[in-house]
Amino acid sequence: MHYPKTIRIGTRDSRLALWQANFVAQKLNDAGIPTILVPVKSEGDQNTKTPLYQMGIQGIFTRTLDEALLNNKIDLAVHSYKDVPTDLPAELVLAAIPERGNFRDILVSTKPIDDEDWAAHHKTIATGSIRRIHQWLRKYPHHRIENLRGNIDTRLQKLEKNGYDGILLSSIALERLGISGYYTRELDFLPAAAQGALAIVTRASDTTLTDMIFNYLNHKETAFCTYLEKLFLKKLTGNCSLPISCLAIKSESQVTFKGELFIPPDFKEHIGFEFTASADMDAIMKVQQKSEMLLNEVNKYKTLR
Ligand SMILES: NCc1[nH]cc(CCC(=O)O)c1CC(=O)O
Repeated sequence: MHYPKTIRIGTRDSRLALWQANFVAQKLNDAGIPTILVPVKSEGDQNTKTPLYQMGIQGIFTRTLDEALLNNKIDLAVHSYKDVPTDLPAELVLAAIPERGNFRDILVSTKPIDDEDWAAHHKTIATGSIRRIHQWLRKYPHHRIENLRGNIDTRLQKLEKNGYDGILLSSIALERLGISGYYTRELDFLPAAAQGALAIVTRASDTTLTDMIFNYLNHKETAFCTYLEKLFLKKLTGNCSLPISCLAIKSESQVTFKGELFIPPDFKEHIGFEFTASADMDAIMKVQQKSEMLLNEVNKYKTLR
């Protein structure tokens, strides 16, 4: 396949976003396709105080890049798939979902982590994610949670400066940035939909590029698993202001799916489901049916209170 010009890759300007954009650029360059990076600032990078789940708008990290695509300033955008809203503008498409990396959450501390100490004593943990807050409090109800925003480097600086006992991050972010020198513990939390995966967005009209990106970068299993996860999220409101977690894993013969949410308004109780399916279509139908049942359950709770 041939594309007539150098591909302009749009990215946010955080170190993690640049790593991800460079990863995609490298794959294309290796295939003999020339690229240039175009970094932009997103709204999500400009307001770094308000907890994300209170900002109330979707696509805070992706909208500036959507506009750059629509205005023909860039040819493709590289995002953390987790940050991409379940519905894209009609003129844009998900061209490829590359192979997923580590999807786990991780506890990061400046001090050695002693499980017994953490279980028995008061600790202060910082995170900006409502999903991580409630999963953490389920495990450690006596801990105190502080709000944490900013890119990964900023968050690590705040860990040291504010003297938190720990902060909660995405494992893959530390891995990609090669950050070491902290005490860490990988958590068995159910992750956010599409955590650890990238999404490459192009203009739907740019069919040559869209096909080329799909051929070079799409990973079939990741694309399917994250499709199920985003479908689950969409069925349950489609936004990240609720503590919703899920994970799909595909082997040669089957898909397993786990989904869960904490029930508003106090998020003390949680409900969810888990299933295994041997056919893709079956897995899609099960996510649809079971999410609808879950939504009915949540609404019952609402009317009881
Ligand atoms: N919401 C911020 C965000 N979006 C994507 C990542 C990291 C990459 C990923 O989890 O896929 C992060 C940081 C974090 O969750 O700590």
